[in-house]
Amino acid sequence: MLGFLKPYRWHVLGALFALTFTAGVTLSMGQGLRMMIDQGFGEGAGTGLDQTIIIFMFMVMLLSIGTFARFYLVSWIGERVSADLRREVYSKVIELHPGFFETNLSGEIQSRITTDTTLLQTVIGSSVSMALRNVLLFIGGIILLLFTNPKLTAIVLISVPLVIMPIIIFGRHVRKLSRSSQDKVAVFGGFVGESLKNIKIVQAFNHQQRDRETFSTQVEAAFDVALRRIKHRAWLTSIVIALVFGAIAYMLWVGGHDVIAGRITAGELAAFIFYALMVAMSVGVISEVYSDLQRAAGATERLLELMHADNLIQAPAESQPLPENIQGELHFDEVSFFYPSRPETPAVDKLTLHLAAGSSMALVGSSGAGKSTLVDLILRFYDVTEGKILFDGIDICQLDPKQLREHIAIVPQQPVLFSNSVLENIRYGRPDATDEQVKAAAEAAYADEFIQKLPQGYDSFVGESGVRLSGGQRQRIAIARAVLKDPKLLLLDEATSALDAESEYKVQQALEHLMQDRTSIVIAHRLATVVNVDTIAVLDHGRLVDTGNHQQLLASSSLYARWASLQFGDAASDAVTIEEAS
Ligand SMILES: Nc1ncnc2c1ncn2[C@@H]1O[C@H](COP(=O)(O)OP(=O)(O)OP(=O)(O)O)[C@@H](O)[C@H]1O
Repeated sequence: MLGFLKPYRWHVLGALFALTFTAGVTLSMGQGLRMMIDQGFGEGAGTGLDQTIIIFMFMVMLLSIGTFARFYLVSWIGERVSADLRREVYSKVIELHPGFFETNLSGEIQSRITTDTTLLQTVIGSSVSMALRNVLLFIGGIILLLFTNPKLTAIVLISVPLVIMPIIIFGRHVRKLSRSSQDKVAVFGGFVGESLKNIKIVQAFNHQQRDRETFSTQVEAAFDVALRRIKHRAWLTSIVIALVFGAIAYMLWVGGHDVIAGRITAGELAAFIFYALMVAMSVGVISEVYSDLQRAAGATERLLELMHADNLIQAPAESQPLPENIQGELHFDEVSFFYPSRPETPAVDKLTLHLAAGSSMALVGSSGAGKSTLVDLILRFYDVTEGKILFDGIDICQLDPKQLREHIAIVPQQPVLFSNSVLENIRYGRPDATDEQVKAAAEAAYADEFIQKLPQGYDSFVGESGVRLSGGQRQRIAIARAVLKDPKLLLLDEATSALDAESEYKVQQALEHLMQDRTSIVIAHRLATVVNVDTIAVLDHGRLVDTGNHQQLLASSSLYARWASLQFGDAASDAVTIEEAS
């Protein structure tokens, strides 16, 4: 984590100075105490006491100023570093290949970014400074003890290793348990996220009780691990306290006899006890903080794991620039693809397809045929296992994915809206677009009319994932977003959910408008689409079975004919009749 402190080296130096300064003042207070007892009380006159109290008050003032600086600087560093860390982890995670999130739950990652960084914040912002301060007090205390009374110091020095040993032994366990406890918290964090996001399904299936039970098991598992950690820590603290105060009692006994025998003054014994207590307390604090530091080490490991996760989709070292004037031609050359979790079955199998610039193609095929996979491959969410996908003649693996995606827009089956206004949701397609451009896009997507009727028009808030809009409205916003992006290549996954006739008509019109003059691939679920595109590609088990237009395929492909009649029912044969008649 030191790398994160580097930019703030002046703050760190300032904090270290304040820390050393306050530790020094605290240590010198023991001498003040000795003066006060031996001179202030010993002489019997008030002047000695007055002077020592004035000096004492001056030291208290220095201590309070130093403490202000120390607390401020150290907390500042803690907050700053955790903010930087959060930013860094998020910006790393958001670039990771989508496959990563199939094995790592998003809720779990969320928890790492929030709870683990908060833990680090408290550790950097207080525990580290407490540890450093107490290490200084410990070392300074021992030195001053030696000065005050070497014989008694021997007792302290013998007890120190006795105290440090359990700290190290228990600390190791605490670290392991802490990591496991944070892991468990992350697991139920992920579960809460998933069930709240899908609250309607949870309630519709009356799943609350079951979810409650699952959640309860996860929470209890986290509690069990936390309990084991607490037990270790409780043992640690009580052993340390017993050892420390045992040693002090022994010292008081030996020192008390020395005072009675007149070998040392009462002030010396008081100063000695003051330092001994300081040493003891510093060991106590270090032992507490040590397990905090161990917990932080666990959190750091988890965060570093995220930061070092391999991004499987990367720009090549020397990515090829796309030409200025992109046409939008797409070619699949013997493409095969296996999902990493299913290495035996190809999701796409030796597929060769060509889409001329500006043409449109519908992908049809039964469920699981590989249509969505093909769309993901074009967007480079996954890299092909074999073969090549060429965009304007360039292998997309040779391109920076950002550059490639700049020319592609996608309208997914379930439109994705973010909790923001309608305006900003459309502007997602091109963040630098003006309000007028956004409105023009909404008009082209036949969305302007309904948006105007919303309570705050374009500024209306759509709710989380757009819950305040209907399915058809969400789709038109997603289309407007793609219109605004004005891509060379359009990827469309038509919605399967039935819209009412009017919405369906409007969405269809918006789509046709959007597809004009650009290369488009549509995962088709509607007859109107397959009839309107230039080519239809029939897929089955990841293979290309046939291509052609609607009538050609009805005649040539039994699979297509069966699929069309299942999908469109009578409408398909009607369409054929209409077209045959014409
Ligand atoms: N992330 C994944 N990991 C492993 N296998 C996957 C993954 N996504 C899809 N598959 C598998 O790949 C095959 C193709 O899936 P794909 O989603 O591309 O089909 P599809 O034609 O789009 O189907 P649908 O019309 O039902 O959406 C299926 O057998 C599916 O189970």
